[in-house]
Amino acid sequence: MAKKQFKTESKRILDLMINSIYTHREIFLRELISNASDASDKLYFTAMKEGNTGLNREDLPIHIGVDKENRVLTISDHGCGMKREELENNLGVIARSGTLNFKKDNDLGEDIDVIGQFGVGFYAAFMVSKKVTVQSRAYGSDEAWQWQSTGADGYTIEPCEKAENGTDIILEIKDDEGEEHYGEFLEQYRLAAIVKKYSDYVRYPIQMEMESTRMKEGSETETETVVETSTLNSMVPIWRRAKGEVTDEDYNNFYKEKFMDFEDPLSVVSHAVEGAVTYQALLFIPKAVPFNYYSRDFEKGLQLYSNGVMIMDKCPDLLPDAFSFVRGLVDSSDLSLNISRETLQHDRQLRAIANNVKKKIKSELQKLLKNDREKYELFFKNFGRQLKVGVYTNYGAEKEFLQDLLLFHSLAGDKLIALQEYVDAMPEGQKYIYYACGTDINRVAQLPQMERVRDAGYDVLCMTEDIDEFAVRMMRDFAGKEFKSISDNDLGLDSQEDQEKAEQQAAEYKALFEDMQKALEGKVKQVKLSSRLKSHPVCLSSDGPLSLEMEKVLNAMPTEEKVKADRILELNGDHPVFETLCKLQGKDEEKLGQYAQMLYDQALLIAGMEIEDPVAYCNRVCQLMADKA
Ligand SMILES: Nc1ncnc2c1ncn2[C@@H]1O[C@H](COP(=O)(O)OP(=O)(O)OP(=O)(O)O)[C@@H](O)[C@H]1O
Repeated sequence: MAKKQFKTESKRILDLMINSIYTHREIFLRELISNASDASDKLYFTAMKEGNTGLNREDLPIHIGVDKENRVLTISDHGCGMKREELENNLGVIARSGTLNFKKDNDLGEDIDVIGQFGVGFYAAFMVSKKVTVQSRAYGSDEAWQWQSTGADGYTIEPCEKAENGTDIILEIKDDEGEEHYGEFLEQYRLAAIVKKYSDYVRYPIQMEMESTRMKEGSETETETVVETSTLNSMVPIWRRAKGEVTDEDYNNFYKEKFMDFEDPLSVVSHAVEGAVTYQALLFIPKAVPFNYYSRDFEKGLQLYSNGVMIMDKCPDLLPDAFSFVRGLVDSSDLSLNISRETLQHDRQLRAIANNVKKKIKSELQKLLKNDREKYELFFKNFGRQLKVGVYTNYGAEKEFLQDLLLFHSLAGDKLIALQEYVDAMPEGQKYIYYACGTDINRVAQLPQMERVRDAGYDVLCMTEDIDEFAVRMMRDFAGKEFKSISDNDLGLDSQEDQEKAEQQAAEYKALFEDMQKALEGKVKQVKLSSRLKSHPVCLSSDGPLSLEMEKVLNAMPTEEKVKADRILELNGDHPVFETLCKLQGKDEEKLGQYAQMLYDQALLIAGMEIEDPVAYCNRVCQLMADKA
């Protein structure tokens, strides 16, 4: 029989199909099952139109047959089938979709959602097959036709025998060659897994004969191998079931199975939108941090379905980075899919969905914050860092959106509080939101700089994560109140009178400060009298945009260039040590220099920073002890 050539540019397209469009070979099965499902939908639709309402979807199973020995895989359906000219037109012309035409010609209604639209999916079969045979009998016809092709060199069409309407797609699987192991597509468990992955929600039962071993009846030792037809897909997606029908346990089980978590999720958000863009979303906030969450391997994203067929396992565009911990899926028939269905055209619909999803997650988190504080704190302990990173990145583009979700440790209340709660509790006259940074709460609480702010009756937010101060600086203010570090040069607590007094004292002790500064050349920018110390003799503060904490964080990064904050050594004028310094000034320059060094090192230690020369510091202390004894 004469071979017919594929029409038009089909040869080149076929070559492209086989070699370049898909990155995952396994999707050939998804494409063939989608076609079988479309064909079954068409039959179902036609039967209903003809008044045959007794037909059920269960009556139209899609069957996968495996003949391992002969390397043949068969996908059969009981759908509408194809007449001779349909075989010719639909399979002989690449990029012609009979399904799309069917959709255009018929008003399919809500219950029928066909998948095909490009007219290329079928050819994915050639990625894994040496030869493809299609035997089809159209619904209502009494003749059957066979289409056969080995790929780009064309196809044949001839009559064949087929008892019932529907289509068999018979694939002769390619031979294994070196690394290319096509035989995997003849393994029942592999095939079952592929069906589960991509076609779990196809609305017709997908069946296959599965072998299993069990105890022989009447025997306690002998086993037997049995072959049973099993349905591989669950058919009805949980997110399409009426909300009232699904229990919390159903959601929890679905989450654990689908996203491979041992624990129930912390929160479940299910929502459906109809309108300009129609979709369903089912989102989960995990209870525990995934083991690779804070590593480079972690990929964020939601699963994306189009009409029950999985298109992407992790669509990153559906989730902002700040919410990358969310697992779940979006199902929509409104998306512009790319031809391989592996990617999407970045379109308005997708952006609109992503935007809604983002708002939905935020409102769920706000609900938890308000109504279930314990749960929210657990969430924040695990993923709060990600929210802070979100505030900081992209030049703070998302800070307004995220800032009400942040929690910090309140020194006054000794618990986590939200920024709004801090602001609500501010006494009259407090201008700033005060914060202090350090490695742990206890250390922060004992910072000498703390005393004056606490005496004024103001609460201080203790920040112990490296990202904290960066996020705070990015926010700058909250509810109109500026953030202020307790180590900031100016705490904003001094009255006019205090300032005048400070200026007076600065003039009075000018010579002392100059001498000390000389001894600390290159280390501190300024030595001055402090207005924030009560019981401690010294502390360090910083001037300029870089704080000491930020210096620590930045210098801990593996970069060559190190940064240095402008340090100010502050002295407590009421402390006996200050008196000693005054006495030494002008009399024993050498000793004053030593003491200046010691005080600077002490201030560094209190700030949780390394001192340059610990041995020298120890020697100075020992010297002092020896002198005193
Ligand atoms: N099992 C089948 N039963 C009946 N018709 C089929 C079957 N498989 C394919 N067809 C017909 O062949 C056409 C081409 O199939 P193909 O998979 O290449 O494209 P499609 O499904 O229309 O679109 P897409 O590329 O988006 O999957 C289909 O539109 C359909 O008319």
